[in-house]
Amino acid sequence: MASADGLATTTQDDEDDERTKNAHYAMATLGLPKPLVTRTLKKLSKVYGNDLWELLENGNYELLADQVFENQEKMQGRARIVTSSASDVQEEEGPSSNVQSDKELGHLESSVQPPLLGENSVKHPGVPQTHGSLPLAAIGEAPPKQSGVSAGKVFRKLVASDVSCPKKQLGSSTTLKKEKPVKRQLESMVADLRAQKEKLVKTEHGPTVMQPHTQKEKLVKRQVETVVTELHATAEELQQKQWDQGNGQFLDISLDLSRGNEAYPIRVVNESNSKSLPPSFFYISKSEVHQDAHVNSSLTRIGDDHCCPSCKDNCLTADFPCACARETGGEFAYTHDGCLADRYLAKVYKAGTSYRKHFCESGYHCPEERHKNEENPSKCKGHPVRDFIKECWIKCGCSKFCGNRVVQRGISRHLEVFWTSEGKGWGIRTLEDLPAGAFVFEYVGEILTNNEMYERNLALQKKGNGVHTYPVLLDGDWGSEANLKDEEALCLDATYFGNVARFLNHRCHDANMIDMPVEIESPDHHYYHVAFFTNRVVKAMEELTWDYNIDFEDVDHPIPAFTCLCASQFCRGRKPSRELQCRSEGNGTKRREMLQ
Ligand SMILES: C[S@@+](CC[C@H](N)C(=O)[O-])C[C@H]1O[C@@H](n2cnc3c(N)ncnc32)[C@H](O)[C@@H]1O
Repeated sequence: MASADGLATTTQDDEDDERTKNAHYAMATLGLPKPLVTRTLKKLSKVYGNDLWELLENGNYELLADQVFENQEKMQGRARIVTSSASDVQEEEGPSSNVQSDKELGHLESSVQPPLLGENSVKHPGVPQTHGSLPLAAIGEAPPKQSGVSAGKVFRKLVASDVSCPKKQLGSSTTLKKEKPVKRQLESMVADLRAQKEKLVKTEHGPTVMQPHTQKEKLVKRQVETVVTELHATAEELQQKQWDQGNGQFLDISLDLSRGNEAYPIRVVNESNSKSLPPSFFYISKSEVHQDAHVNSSLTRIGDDHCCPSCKDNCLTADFPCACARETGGEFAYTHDGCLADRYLAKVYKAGTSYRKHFCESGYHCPEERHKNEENPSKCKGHPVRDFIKECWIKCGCSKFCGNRVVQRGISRHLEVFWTSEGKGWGIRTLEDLPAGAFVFEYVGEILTNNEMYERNLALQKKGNGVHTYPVLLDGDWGSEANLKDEEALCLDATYFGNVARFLNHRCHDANMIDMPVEIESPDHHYYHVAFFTNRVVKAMEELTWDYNIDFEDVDHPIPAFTCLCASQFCRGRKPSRELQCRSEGNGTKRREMLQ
């Protein structure tokens, strides 16, 4: 059968026709024009006659590629014979060349590496570990990079093995079996690539596969580019497919801790220890009730005095402050550029760690004390009296972009979770300069009753596996009600379900973040949002920190405080007292309990 390109004179049967197609395919992957390939094949067939196919196929079409390149150069009037090496190619093309290096291939490997579930979760000394048994869990560790493999080596290997049958060996998306699970498809692609690289290293020390010269290096370069482009496209396609199937587990968490839950991806980086991975947890962007907590946000509870139905667009630009500003003394808490107003910053800063405290009448009435010892509760240790911000909400007439809706719009800053060099475990840093008063994130977690939290802590302590919780008390308004029922005395725990805020580290006194209680849909203040704002300008790459207000000398607390590594000149907890280190029982109260 004659081929469509007129090579019928040199190919007499179906086998030759198939061979012609293969040759065209191999050259097409190098971006070589079909007419030129046809012409070159004709010329070669005149020279080599019946031996042509054997020569071409045994040499992975190198001969053909050489000739086509040569013809191409001749046609362009700049034929030349060069005998440079792979590195020369890069030199020749300059540093901006888009030659795919081994490093890039390494990156590709890690970017398509599927997350390993469970087994790779690593424990960090001195950091609460709560997640070993969680199902969603662990974040995949990037595979170890193969050292000592230069770009040139990769090129040579690929030419040696791939040109002859590119589609098959490149793991192209079109050749991947549809019924194979997505994760396995990617795994086998990565395995293919690794095998190719390993073979390359061996080849490098064996007989020379090809003579290095510029045309070949160009050929290899294009080949590598094709591989990388195909793999990228396939990885994206597969990730999208997996996502569409509703299984977010597959997303590479190191590229986005939030798994698409936030407006911007939150990268996880570890510059000092490649083996450490963030602890596993379910990423949620809104707090959820665990079980017993009573969060009343029913529409009927929101009276007219708690919303602004007649407002339009932006309440901050209205002639008079609406009902939603009443809670903040008739003035909105936010500025026109979405930051916390100076007066709040000043107030919170001045209060520092010493808020005016409300003391429950007796131990029994203190939600924190009564479940510790129902028979004989200890005296209330006091709860801070906090000012609340009230945002516009569902029953307000303003738009979603009203200036009095800041926290409810979620994270709008570029953030990164990173491994701290001081030994504090993972921390959060901003990737952009932040002005003073900028809203960064809220503390999101499970909403638990204090009793549930106590039971959870107790159960974990009994297990004795060093697992700790991440609770924050919602006691900012405990002073206004004499007898809080258990289901109304709440806290947030980000141990199993949480957002990026669970990586916020402590800094004594001069931390750059402050927390504000924000009321969005629950006017009774049993539940509220704990929103974090910067208290000064924070430069890009600075770690975000919060003064947990830990009493490092609290000898009554059941769990000793960590040795503080905040490096602040005002550090209160550099050395925990011996008593604290040795004690294993007792009780105590802190405004915020980031338990250690
Ligand atoms: C809410 S977590 C913060 C995220 C944590 N670094 C991690 O890797 O998951 C609180 C824990 O971080 C560690 N930590 C936070 N601030 C610290 C500090 N200033 N010095 C030492 N450890 C700190 C303590 O282990 C503490 O129990």
